Amino acid sequence: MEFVKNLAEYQSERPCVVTLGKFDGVHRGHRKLLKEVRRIALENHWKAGVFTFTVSPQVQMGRREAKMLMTNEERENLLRDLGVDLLVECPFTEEIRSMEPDQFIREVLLKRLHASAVVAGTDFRFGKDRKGDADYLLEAGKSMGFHVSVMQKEMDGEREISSTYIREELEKGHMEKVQELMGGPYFITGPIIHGRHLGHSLGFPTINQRPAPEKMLPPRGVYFSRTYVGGKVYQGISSLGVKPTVNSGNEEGNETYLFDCSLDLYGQEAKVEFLSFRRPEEKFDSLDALKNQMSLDIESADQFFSSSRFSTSS
Ligand SMILES: Cc1cc2nc3c(=O)[nH]c(=O)nc-3n(C[C@H](O)[C@H](O)[C@H](O)COP(=O)(O)O)c2cc1C
Ligand SMILES: Nc1ncnc2c1ncn2[C@@H]1O[C@H](COP(=O)(O)OP(=O)(O)O)[C@@H](O)[C@H]1O
Repeated sequence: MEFVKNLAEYQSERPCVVTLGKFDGVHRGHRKLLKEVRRIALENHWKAGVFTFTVSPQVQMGRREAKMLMTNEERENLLRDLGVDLLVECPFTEEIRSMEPDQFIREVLLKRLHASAVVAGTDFRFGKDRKGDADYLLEAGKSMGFHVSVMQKEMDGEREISSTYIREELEKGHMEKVQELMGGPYFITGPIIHGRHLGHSLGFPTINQRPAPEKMLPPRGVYFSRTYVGGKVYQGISSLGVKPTVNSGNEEGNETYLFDCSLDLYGQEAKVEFLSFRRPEEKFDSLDALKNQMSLDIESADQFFSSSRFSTSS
Protein backbone atom coordinates (compact mmCIF):
# COMPACT_ATOMS: atom_id res chain seq x y z
CA MET A 1 0.00 0.00 0.00
CA GLU A 2 1.23 3.47 -0.92
CA PHE A 3 0.99 5.80 2.06
CA VAL A 4 0.96 9.51 1.25
CA LYS A 5 1.16 12.22 3.90
CA ASN A 6 2.29 15.15 1.82
CA LEU A 7 -0.30 15.64 -0.88
CA ALA A 8 1.42 18.74 -2.29
CA GLU A 9 4.31 16.57 -3.46
CA TYR A 10 2.22 13.69 -4.73
CA GLN A 11 0.76 12.93 -8.10
CA SER A 12 -0.62 9.48 -8.86
CA GLU A 13 0.67 7.99 -12.09
CA ARG A 14 -2.14 5.48 -12.44
CA PRO A 15 -5.87 6.29 -12.28
CA CYS A 16 -7.53 5.48 -8.99
CA VAL A 17 -10.97 4.99 -7.52
CA VAL A 18 -11.17 6.84 -4.25
CA THR A 19 -13.44 7.07 -1.24
CA LEU A 20 -13.21 9.93 1.23
CA GLY A 21 -13.91 10.31 4.93
CA LYS A 22 -12.62 9.92 8.47
CA PHE A 23 -13.10 6.16 8.62
CA ASP A 24 -12.83 6.13 12.41
CA GLY A 25 -13.37 2.54 13.47
CA VAL A 26 -13.41 1.24 9.86
CA HIS A 27 -16.90 -0.07 10.64
CA ARG A 28 -19.40 -1.95 8.46
CA GLY A 29 -20.58 1.25 6.79
CA HIS A 30 -17.00 2.11 5.84
CA ARG A 31 -16.38 -1.46 4.73
CA LYS A 32 -19.32 -1.26 2.34
CA LEU A 33 -17.70 1.74 0.63
CA LEU A 34 -14.32 -0.01 0.59
CA LYS A 35 -15.85 -3.08 -1.04
CA GLU A 36 -17.26 -0.94 -3.83
CA VAL A 37 -13.88 0.78 -4.23
CA ARG A 38 -12.16 -2.60 -4.56
CA ARG A 39 -14.76 -3.84 -7.02
CA ILE A 40 -14.31 -0.83 -9.31
CA ALA A 41 -10.52 -0.95 -8.94
CA LEU A 42 -10.33 -4.62 -9.94
CA GLU A 43 -12.71 -4.18 -12.85
CA ASN A 44 -10.69 -1.32 -14.35
CA HIS A 45 -7.16 -2.12 -13.15
CA TRP A 46 -7.11 1.12 -11.15
CA LYS A 47 -5.73 1.74 -7.67
CA ALA A 48 -8.09 1.34 -4.71
CA GLY A 49 -7.68 4.62 -2.84
CA VAL A 50 -8.75 6.18 0.45
CA PHE A 51 -8.47 9.87 1.22
CA THR A 52 -8.61 10.67 4.92
CA PHE A 53 -7.41 13.15 7.52
CA THR A 54 -4.66 12.69 10.08
CA VAL A 55 -7.00 13.47 12.94
CA SER A 56 -10.74 13.79 12.99
CA PRO A 57 -11.73 17.24 11.70
CA GLN A 58 -14.34 17.55 14.47
CA VAL A 59 -11.71 16.84 17.08
CA GLN A 60 -9.31 19.38 15.65
CA MET A 61 -12.03 22.01 15.56
CA GLY A 62 -12.96 21.25 19.14
CA ARG A 63 -16.47 19.98 18.51
CA ARG A 64 -16.13 16.56 20.03
CA GLU A 65 -14.19 14.80 22.74
CA ALA A 66 -10.80 13.89 21.33
CA LYS A 67 -11.09 10.11 21.59
CA MET A 68 -10.92 7.88 18.57
CA LEU A 69 -12.11 4.33 17.96
CA MET A 70 -8.83 3.75 16.16
CA THR A 71 -5.48 5.46 16.18
CA ASN A 72 -4.24 6.66 12.81
CA GLU A 73 -1.80 3.74 12.78
CA GLU A 74 -4.48 1.15 13.57
CA ARG A 75 -6.67 2.59 10.82
CA GLU A 76 -3.74 2.44 8.38
CA ASN A 77 -3.05 -1.21 9.16
CA LEU A 78 -6.68 -2.24 8.88
CA LEU A 79 -7.13 -0.41 5.55
CA ARG A 80 -4.04 -2.20 4.25
CA ASP A 81 -5.51 -5.55 5.34
CA LEU A 82 -8.76 -4.66 3.58
CA GLY A 83 -6.98 -4.30 0.24
CA VAL A 84 -6.44 -0.55 -0.08
CA ASP A 85 -3.59 0.27 -2.52
CA LEU A 86 -3.29 4.00 -1.83
CA LEU A 87 -3.90 5.77 1.48
CA VAL A 88 -3.71 9.54 1.55
CA GLU A 89 -3.64 10.83 5.11
CA CYS A 90 -3.83 14.56 4.93
CA PRO A 91 -3.47 17.00 7.84
CA PHE A 92 -6.69 19.02 8.15
CA THR A 93 -5.07 22.35 7.35
CA GLU A 94 -6.58 25.79 6.74
CA GLU A 95 -5.66 25.33 3.08
CA ILE A 96 -7.81 22.18 2.77
CA ARG A 97 -10.58 23.60 4.94
CA SER A 98 -10.98 26.70 2.81
CA MET A 99 -11.07 24.93 -0.57
CA GLU A 100 -14.29 25.41 -2.53
CA PRO A 101 -15.84 22.08 -3.60
CA ASP A 102 -14.92 22.71 -7.24
CA GLN A 103 -11.33 23.50 -6.31
CA PHE A 104 -11.11 20.39 -4.11
CA ILE A 105 -12.27 18.21 -6.99
CA ARG A 106 -9.85 19.73 -9.48
CA GLU A 107 -6.83 20.13 -7.22
CA VAL A 108 -7.07 17.07 -4.95
CA LEU A 109 -9.20 14.46 -6.67
CA LEU A 110 -8.25 15.01 -10.29
CA LYS A 111 -4.76 16.54 -10.25
CA ARG A 112 -3.20 14.77 -7.24
CA LEU A 113 -5.07 11.47 -7.06
CA HIS A 114 -5.87 11.04 -10.74
CA ALA A 115 -9.35 9.94 -9.65
CA SER A 116 -11.37 8.21 -12.36
CA ALA A 117 -14.08 7.25 -9.92
CA VAL A 118 -15.29 8.43 -6.51
CA VAL A 119 -17.30 6.39 -3.99
CA ALA A 120 -19.22 8.22 -1.26
CA GLY A 121 -22.10 7.74 1.17
CA THR A 122 -25.42 9.54 0.71
CA ASP A 123 -24.56 12.08 3.43
CA PHE A 124 -21.02 12.83 2.21
CA ARG A 125 -19.98 16.50 2.56
CA PHE A 126 -16.81 18.20 1.40
CA GLY A 127 -15.22 21.55 0.66
CA LYS A 128 -15.47 24.92 2.37
CA ASP A 129 -18.37 25.10 4.85
CA ARG A 130 -19.28 21.53 3.79
CA LYS A 131 -20.91 22.99 0.69
CA GLY A 132 -20.20 20.01 -1.57
CA ASP A 133 -22.49 16.97 -1.30
CA ALA A 134 -23.27 13.74 -3.16
CA ASP A 135 -25.43 15.54 -5.77
CA TYR A 136 -22.70 18.09 -6.37
CA LEU A 137 -20.23 15.24 -6.88
CA LEU A 138 -22.58 13.48 -9.33
CA GLU A 139 -22.96 16.67 -11.41
CA ALA A 140 -19.22 17.33 -11.34
CA GLY A 141 -18.56 13.73 -12.38
CA LYS A 142 -20.79 14.19 -15.43
CA SER A 143 -19.18 17.44 -16.55
CA MET A 144 -15.57 16.54 -15.73
CA GLY A 145 -15.69 12.92 -16.79
CA PHE A 146 -15.30 10.76 -13.69
CA HIS A 147 -17.61 8.07 -12.37
CA VAL A 148 -19.45 8.56 -9.06
CA SER A 149 -21.02 5.82 -6.90
CA VAL A 150 -23.27 7.03 -4.10
CA MET A 151 -23.85 4.27 -1.56
CA GLN A 152 -26.81 3.91 0.82
CA LYS A 153 -25.93 3.91 4.52
CA GLU A 154 -25.41 0.47 6.10
CA MET A 155 -28.17 -0.06 8.68
CA ASP A 156 -28.57 -1.87 11.99
CA GLY A 157 -32.33 -2.29 12.01
CA GLU A 158 -33.71 1.25 11.91
CA ARG A 159 -30.45 2.95 12.86
CA GLU A 160 -27.59 3.93 10.58
CA ILE A 161 -24.24 2.44 11.54
CA SER A 162 -21.93 5.27 12.54
CA SER A 163 -18.87 5.94 14.70
CA THR A 164 -21.18 7.75 17.14
CA TYR A 165 -23.43 4.70 17.50
CA ILE A 166 -20.36 2.51 18.13
CA ARG A 167 -19.00 4.96 20.73
CA GLU A 168 -22.33 4.79 22.60
CA GLU A 169 -22.23 0.99 22.72
CA LEU A 170 -18.56 0.95 23.66
CA GLU A 171 -19.23 3.26 26.62
CA LYS A 172 -21.75 0.71 27.89
CA GLY A 173 -19.30 -2.19 27.50
CA HIS A 174 -21.53 -3.91 24.94
CA MET A 175 -18.61 -5.57 23.18
CA GLU A 176 -20.70 -8.07 21.21
CA LYS A 177 -22.77 -5.20 19.80
CA VAL A 178 -19.65 -3.18 19.03
CA GLN A 179 -18.20 -6.16 17.20
CA GLU A 180 -21.40 -6.61 15.21
CA LEU A 181 -21.44 -2.92 14.18
CA MET A 182 -17.73 -2.72 13.38
CA GLY A 183 -17.50 -5.97 11.48
CA GLY A 184 -14.72 -7.15 13.81
CA PRO A 185 -13.88 -7.08 17.54
CA TYR A 186 -12.83 -3.88 19.31
CA PHE A 187 -9.08 -3.95 19.96
CA ILE A 188 -6.10 -2.09 21.31
CA THR A 189 -2.53 -2.35 20.07
CA GLY A 190 0.78 -1.47 21.65
CA PRO A 191 4.11 -2.77 22.91
CA ILE A 192 4.32 -5.02 25.98
CA ILE A 193 5.84 -3.06 28.83
CA HIS A 194 7.04 -3.92 32.34
CA GLY A 195 4.58 -3.79 35.21
CA ARG A 196 5.37 -4.33 38.87
CA HIS A 197 6.16 -8.01 38.36
CA LEU A 198 3.47 -9.03 40.83
CA GLY A 199 1.72 -11.19 38.25
CA HIS A 200 4.14 -14.09 38.45
CA SER A 201 3.97 -14.19 42.24
CA LEU A 202 0.17 -14.12 42.11
CA GLY A 203 0.33 -17.10 39.75
CA PHE A 204 -1.07 -15.10 36.84
CA PRO A 205 1.59 -13.34 34.77
CA THR A 206 0.08 -10.67 32.55
CA ILE A 207 1.25 -8.74 29.53
CA ASN A 208 0.92 -5.03 30.24
CA GLN A 209 0.07 -2.37 27.67
CA ARG A 210 -0.66 1.33 27.85
CA PRO A 211 -3.30 2.30 25.31
CA ALA A 212 -2.70 5.40 23.17
CA PRO A 213 -4.05 8.55 24.87
CA GLU A 214 -6.37 9.33 21.96
CA LYS A 215 -7.86 5.83 22.00
CA MET A 216 -11.38 5.43 23.28
CA LEU A 217 -11.67 2.58 25.80
CA PRO A 218 -14.59 0.50 27.04
CA PRO A 219 -15.42 0.73 30.79
CA ARG A 220 -12.79 -0.33 33.31
CA GLY A 221 -13.17 -4.00 34.07
CA VAL A 222 -12.43 -7.56 33.10
CA TYR A 223 -12.95 -8.85 29.55
CA PHE A 224 -12.64 -12.17 27.77
CA SER A 225 -10.07 -11.44 25.12
CA ARG A 226 -8.04 -12.73 22.20
CA THR A 227 -4.44 -11.65 21.72
CA TYR A 228 -2.21 -11.61 18.65
CA VAL A 229 1.47 -11.55 19.56
CA GLY A 230 4.66 -13.01 18.05
CA GLY A 231 2.76 -14.50 15.12
CA LYS A 232 0.41 -16.46 17.42
CA VAL A 233 -3.11 -16.03 18.73
CA TYR A 234 -4.06 -16.73 22.36
CA GLN A 235 -7.31 -16.83 24.23
CA GLY A 236 -7.15 -15.10 27.58
CA ILE A 237 -8.57 -12.61 30.00
CA SER A 238 -7.84 -8.90 30.24
CA SER A 239 -8.15 -6.34 32.98
CA LEU A 240 -8.50 -2.76 31.81
CA GLY A 241 -8.13 -0.06 34.44
CA VAL A 242 -5.90 1.35 37.15
CA LYS A 243 -5.46 -1.78 39.36
CA PRO A 244 -6.80 -0.13 42.52
CA THR A 245 -5.87 -3.13 44.68
CA VAL A 246 -2.15 -2.74 44.04
CA ASN A 247 -1.89 0.85 42.75
CA SER A 248 -2.75 4.28 44.02
CA GLY A 249 -2.18 6.00 40.65
CA ASN A 250 -4.69 6.94 38.02
CA GLU A 251 -2.91 5.75 34.91
CA GLU A 252 -5.06 3.46 32.83
CA GLY A 253 -3.53 0.30 31.43
CA ASN A 254 -4.46 -3.10 30.11
CA GLU A 255 -3.24 -6.44 31.51
CA THR A 256 -3.82 -9.74 29.79
CA TYR A 257 -3.29 -13.22 31.16
CA LEU A 258 -2.73 -15.49 28.16
CA PHE A 259 -3.93 -19.08 28.29
CA ASP A 260 -1.37 -21.73 27.34
CA CYS A 261 1.58 -19.37 27.13
CA SER A 262 4.79 -19.18 29.12
CA LEU A 263 6.93 -17.01 26.85
CA ASP A 264 8.85 -13.86 27.66
CA LEU A 265 7.03 -11.30 25.55
CA TYR A 266 8.43 -7.97 26.76
CA GLY A 267 8.95 -5.43 24.00
CA GLN A 268 6.77 -7.18 21.43
CA GLU A 269 3.74 -5.57 19.81
CA ALA A 270 0.42 -7.11 20.79
CA LYS A 271 -3.12 -6.67 19.54
CA VAL A 272 -5.76 -7.46 22.15
CA GLU A 273 -9.39 -7.90 21.13
CA PHE A 274 -12.03 -7.32 23.82
CA LEU A 275 -14.68 -9.91 23.08
CA SER A 276 -17.02 -9.76 26.05
CA PHE A 277 -17.36 -7.83 29.31
CA ARG A 278 -17.23 -9.96 32.47
CA ARG A 279 -17.30 -7.58 35.45
CA PRO A 280 -16.25 -4.08 36.56
CA GLU A 281 -12.83 -3.48 38.14
CA GLU A 282 -12.82 -3.76 41.95
CA LYS A 283 -10.59 -2.73 44.82
CA PHE A 284 -9.93 -5.81 46.97
CA ASP A 285 -8.83 -5.76 50.62
CA SER A 286 -5.99 -8.19 50.07
CA LEU A 287 -3.92 -9.81 47.34
CA ASP A 288 -5.47 -13.16 48.34
CA ALA A 289 -8.96 -11.83 47.67
CA LEU A 290 -7.80 -10.50 44.28
CA LYS A 291 -6.16 -13.83 43.49
CA ASN A 292 -9.35 -15.76 44.33
CA GLN A 293 -11.38 -13.50 42.11
CA MET A 294 -8.84 -13.86 39.28
CA SER A 295 -9.20 -17.67 39.51
CA LEU A 296 -12.97 -17.34 39.22
CA ASP A 297 -12.54 -14.97 36.25
CA ILE A 298 -10.32 -17.48 34.50
CA GLU A 299 -12.81 -20.29 35.11
CA SER A 300 -15.55 -18.19 33.57
CA ALA A 301 -13.28 -17.43 30.61
CA ASP A 302 -12.80 -21.18 30.07
CA GLN A 303 -16.57 -21.53 29.95
CA PHE A 304 -16.92 -18.57 27.62
CA PHE A 305 -14.41 -19.94 25.14
CA SER A 306 -15.72 -23.49 25.23
CA SER A 307 -19.35 -22.51 24.85
CA SER A 308 -19.08 -19.62 22.41
CA ARG A 309 -18.31 -19.24 18.75
CA PHE A 310 -14.80 -18.24 19.81
CA SER A 311 -14.03 -21.81 20.88
CA THR A 312 -12.40 -22.85 17.63
CA SER A 313 -10.52 -19.66 16.84
CA SER A 314 -7.42 -20.01 18.98
C1 LIG B 1 -8.41 -11.57 35.21
C2 LIG B 1 -7.85 -10.39 35.94
C3 LIG B 1 -8.68 -9.64 36.76
C4 LIG B 1 -8.20 -8.56 37.46
N1 LIG B 1 -9.04 -7.84 38.27
C5 LIG B 1 -8.57 -6.82 39.00
C6 LIG B 1 -9.43 -6.09 39.88
O1 LIG B 1 -10.65 -6.27 39.93
N2 LIG B 1 -8.88 -5.12 40.65
C7 LIG B 1 -7.55 -4.83 40.60
O2 LIG B 1 -7.10 -3.97 41.36
N3 LIG B 1 -6.72 -5.48 39.76
C8 LIG B 1 -7.18 -6.45 38.95
N4 LIG B 1 -6.34 -7.13 38.12
C9 LIG B 1 -4.96 -6.64 37.92
C10 LIG B 1 -4.00 -7.26 38.90
O3 LIG B 1 -3.96 -6.41 40.02
C11 LIG B 1 -2.63 -7.32 38.24
O4 LIG B 1 -2.69 -8.18 37.16
C12 LIG B 1 -1.57 -7.82 39.18
O5 LIG B 1 -1.48 -6.94 40.25
C13 LIG B 1 -0.21 -7.90 38.48
O6 LIG B 1 0.28 -6.62 38.20
P1 LIG B 1 1.65 -6.39 37.43
O7 LIG B 1 1.41 -6.75 35.99
O8 LIG B 1 1.97 -4.94 37.61
O9 LIG B 1 2.64 -7.27 38.06
C14 LIG B 1 -6.82 -8.21 37.37
C15 LIG B 1 -5.99 -8.94 36.52
C16 LIG B 1 -6.48 -10.01 35.79
C17 LIG B 1 -5.55 -10.79 34.90
N1 LIG C 1 0.57 -16.86 30.29
C1 LIG C 1 1.13 -15.64 30.24
N2 LIG C 1 0.37 -14.54 30.07
C2 LIG C 1 0.93 -13.33 30.04
N3 LIG C 1 2.26 -13.10 30.17
C3 LIG C 1 3.07 -14.17 30.32
C4 LIG C 1 2.55 -15.47 30.37
N4 LIG C 1 3.58 -16.32 30.57
C5 LIG C 1 4.70 -15.59 30.65
N5 LIG C 1 4.42 -14.29 30.47
C6 LIG C 1 5.46 -13.24 30.54
O1 LIG C 1 5.45 -12.71 31.86
C7 LIG C 1 5.36 -11.29 31.85
C8 LIG C 1 4.47 -10.80 32.94
O2 LIG C 1 4.90 -11.15 34.20
P1 LIG C 1 4.42 -10.33 35.46
O3 LIG C 1 5.00 -10.98 36.67
O4 LIG C 1 2.93 -10.15 35.42
O5 LIG C 1 5.19 -8.99 35.25
P2 LIG C 1 4.69 -7.54 34.75
O6 LIG C 1 4.37 -6.86 36.00
O7 LIG C 1 5.87 -6.95 34.02
O8 LIG C 1 3.51 -7.76 33.85
C9 LIG C 1 4.80 -10.93 30.48
O9 LIG C 1 5.23 -9.70 29.95
C10 LIG C 1 5.26 -12.09 29.59
O10 LIG C 1 6.52 -11.77 29.03
